[in-house]
Amino acid sequence: MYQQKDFVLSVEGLTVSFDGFKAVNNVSFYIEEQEIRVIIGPNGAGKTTILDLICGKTKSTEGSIKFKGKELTKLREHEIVHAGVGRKFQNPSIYEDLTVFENLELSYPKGKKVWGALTFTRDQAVIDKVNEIAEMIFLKEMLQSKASLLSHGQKQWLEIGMLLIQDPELLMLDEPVAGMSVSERKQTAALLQKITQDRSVLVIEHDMHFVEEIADRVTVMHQGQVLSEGSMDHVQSDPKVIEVYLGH
Ligand SMILES: Nc1ncnc2c1ncn2[C@@H]1O[C@H](COP(=O)(O)OP(=O)(O)OP(=O)(O)O)[C@@H](O)[C@H]1O
Repeated sequence: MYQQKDFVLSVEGLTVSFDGFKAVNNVSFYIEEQEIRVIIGPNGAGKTTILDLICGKTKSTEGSIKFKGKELTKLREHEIVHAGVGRKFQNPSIYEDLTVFENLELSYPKGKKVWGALTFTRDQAVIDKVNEIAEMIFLKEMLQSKASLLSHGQKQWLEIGMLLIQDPELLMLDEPVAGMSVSERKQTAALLQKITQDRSVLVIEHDMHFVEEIADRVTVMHQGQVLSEGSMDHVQSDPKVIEVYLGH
């Protein structure tokens, strides 16, 4: 049986109604440490709404979202970020006129800065962290370049880096490889494998090759509900999933 303490995220009976329409309807799923979970499903299945509910952008009608045992449904967005949940939206929200270094530096968590006589130590800690993250997101050589000069894929990585520098334990990404080249997709898969060495990732994705490459487990949504869940092989051979994807 599932034991709550084993899970980074436990979503149970989650429901949200918009004027009586249940966009998410009694959804439960559980994410483990170091897991890459991918949510797939047709348009309008409720995938984005689930991420909105977890990050507090949308308030649930019913159900529970526990992150490391802490109930999130009553918290505000910034409190959820502070608890350790980072979310990347589809469109990058980087500062185009600033350099890669400055974008990462700006995202360094303010609460962790040490003021006063320790300014030098603080600055060095920030610089070290920015370098470490830049290396991870393949932008070490671009640190002094304006973000506007980056490719679409590099901008996506920079935004992932801006989340990573805040050290979230759960990172949520909405279609991270949309618009990326084949080689950028490969690098993104490697990046996700690397970052889940000490955190969990929840991804919404339509690109099935990418899903196959990265997913530990897949949750298939349909009309606000979980249709199927398990390994990619399991859900791909599930007759319910085949029916929904291949039509009638
Ligand atoms: N704030 C809202 N008010 C009313 N309806 C909403 C709201 N947010 C989402 N919906 C509806 O809920 C349903 C689920 O939307 P959602 O964006 O979660 O689907 P999705 O699976 O992410 O789809 P896509 O793959 O197209 O992004 C849709 O019918 C959408 O119109």
